[in-house]
Amino acid sequence: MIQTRGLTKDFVVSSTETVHAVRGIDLDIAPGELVAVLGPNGAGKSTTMRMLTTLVRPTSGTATVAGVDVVADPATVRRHIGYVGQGNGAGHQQRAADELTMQGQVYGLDRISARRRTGELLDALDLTALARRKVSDLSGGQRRRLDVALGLVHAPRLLFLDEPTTGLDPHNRANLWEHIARLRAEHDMTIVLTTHYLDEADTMAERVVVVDHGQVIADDTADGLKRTLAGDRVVLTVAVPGTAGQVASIVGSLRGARDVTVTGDRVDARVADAGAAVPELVLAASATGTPLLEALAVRPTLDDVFLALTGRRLRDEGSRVTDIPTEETAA
Ligand SMILES: Nc1ncnc2c1ncn2[C@@H]1O[C@H](COP(=O)(O)OP(=O)(O)OP(=O)(O)O)[C@@H](O)[C@H]1O
Repeated sequence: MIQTRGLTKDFVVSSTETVHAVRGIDLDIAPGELVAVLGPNGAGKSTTMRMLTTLVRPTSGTATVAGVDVVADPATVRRHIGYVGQGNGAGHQQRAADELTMQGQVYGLDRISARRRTGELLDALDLTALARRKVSDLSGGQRRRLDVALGLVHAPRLLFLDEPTTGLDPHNRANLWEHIARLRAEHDMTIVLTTHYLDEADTMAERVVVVDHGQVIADDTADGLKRTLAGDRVVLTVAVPGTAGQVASIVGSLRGARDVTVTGDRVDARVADAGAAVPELVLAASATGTPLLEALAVRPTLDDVFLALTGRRLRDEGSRVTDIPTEETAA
């Protein structure tokens, strides 16, 4: 559905400054996939999406979308895709239904078909009761749903969503996701989205493409990324002060354990399977007279994956990134 080779975009800002926003991205996305593009501010996510949606012309490299070259035939590409950008596309004084009908006509539907499509989309995105409302009177979540509806007017096979849920509260985020998931299941759409929300990429996307400094630095399922790049950890607190060194040796003898560190009464280590390691360590520590006060199995997050890849935390990069609680299980 999407194929890029060496896709590159340089923005010449001044005679002395060129921003290398996207540096040679190779990407293959199959029909029906739901792919999240994740990365810090300025990584090149939006620029990549804007090239794929024909809004920005690549400096070099190639991209085909739905089998069509984005540079050679942008008009045909646009007929196949829906694009929901970061900003709010809808006109403020228009009524929600009129905005959708107008958009349908822009895409070549006659008035009757455009009205029918408007009805379907209002229904699909739970906006029917708000059809006569002015766009400026809609709440943030309702406007974002209208944005998605606008992107779907011409029944595209491929939908691009640039930060669809940014700025929405958790309830509205969940609600928008429900709608997107249903639309996708019903119409077998391919969806590519950018997001700052690590938990969203983790739970919603089947595939996560991590972008940093204009390049793809990892591309796998969320679980695959965690397994290969971050891995489980155990965090143990000793019950008897001064016994952390002994506990560290017990942890060190566990098969697959590495990066064992001691900080005060705490021992932290990477292990193959934290869920299995915790009870084993609790028993071993107590059998050797160095019982544990607490033993935590810590599953990695996508933030840990990003840290492993770049040495930087993704969640520190911008205020829009949510604080993701680590999945921890106390023993
Ligand atoms: N029109 C432009 N002119 C000059 N520089 C640009 C332009 N558009 C983007 N850039 C620069 O290109 C780089 C990549 O920007 P881009 O918007 O693609 O990043 P992003 O990953 O989408 O970031 P964010 O998560 O903040 O939206 C940034 O350094 C940005 O400042």
